[in-house]
Amino acid sequence: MKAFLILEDGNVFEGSSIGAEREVISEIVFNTSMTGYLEVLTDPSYAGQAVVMTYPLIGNYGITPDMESKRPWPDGYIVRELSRMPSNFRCEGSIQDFLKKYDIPGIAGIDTRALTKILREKGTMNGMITTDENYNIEEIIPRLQAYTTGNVVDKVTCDTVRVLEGKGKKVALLDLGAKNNIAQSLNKRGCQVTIYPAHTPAEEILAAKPDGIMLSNGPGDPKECTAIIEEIKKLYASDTPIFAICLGHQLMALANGADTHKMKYGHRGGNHPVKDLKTGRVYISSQNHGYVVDTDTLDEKIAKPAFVNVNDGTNEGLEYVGKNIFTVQFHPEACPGPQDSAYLFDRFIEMMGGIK
Ligand SMILES: NC(=O)CC[C@H](N)C(=O)O
Repeated sequence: MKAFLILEDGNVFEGSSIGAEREVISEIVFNTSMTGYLEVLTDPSYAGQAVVMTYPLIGNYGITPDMESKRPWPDGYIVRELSRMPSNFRCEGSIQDFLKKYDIPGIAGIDTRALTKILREKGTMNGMITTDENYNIEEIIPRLQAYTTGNVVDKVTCDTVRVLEGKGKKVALLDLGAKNNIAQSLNKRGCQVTIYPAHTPAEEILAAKPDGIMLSNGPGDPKECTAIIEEIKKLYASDTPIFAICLGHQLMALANGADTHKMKYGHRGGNHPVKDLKTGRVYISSQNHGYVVDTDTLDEKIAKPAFVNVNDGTNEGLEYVGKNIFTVQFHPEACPGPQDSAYLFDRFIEMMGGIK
């Protein structure tokens, strides 16, 4: 069946329908990772977005246990070519059936390189995926222009507290849409990880006397998380060691009076160079974000830039002055992606007082 991707600027791509056959409006973003399509699909940070994969062949090994959460989250999925015969000893099914099962529409067979060029030149924009051949572009464009993502953290966070047992340091992980590998990276290092729903009051987390607190990645505009930012202010004030990734990093900055803004087309891929400002060393990182902290709006007495993006000079991490708090915009848990910055989990454990 034919499908169409209609962009806010009037560009239309024709391809074939994959997944659910319903219409969807979403923010269209591109990811340049060459591997790990399943980890991308199941990363909760993509809730509220439709993802274009720039790598042209997707789904070759089908659905395997490499899931970053319990389900796929994007509103839509856009690929050049989807494998019709996935093959792998761990393969449990096809992307096609996976998208259908979770009612996610998609489109295959379009020129994803041309689409990505448009998004890079004009910036991230909204789009519609539809199978309706009689679409009315005049009627659709105002709807695309009016569309906003809204609060998506509530959609992806867990409902109940969950514990991963471990004999080492006790870490409280605030699940803003956490990828599994964050808890796993801590648990692998011996930590006992207690995962809390996003709206857990700070008092409840602190009452359990964790050795450290971890704020996870998550979807949407960080400024939508007003109530969570209020709780993070209390976590900051508690003097408990804190490590935060991506959305968590943005929320900690907002809690300390900084501002964030939306980037033109974001950073989504497995090869973004970030520079450690202390050592000058560059690490290749996995990234998935559309917003960034404005370091100019952050008081130097509160936090100092610790990492910077080598490509565009945007902030990639902060070190909080006089506190055991550091936060990064990229993904040290890197799933998919390079493992260069996994050492940051060891640094967090050191900050909590070493491994018991
Ligand atoms: N992966 C994330 O945590 C992304 C954070 C935020 N939603 C952004 O797009 O910037």
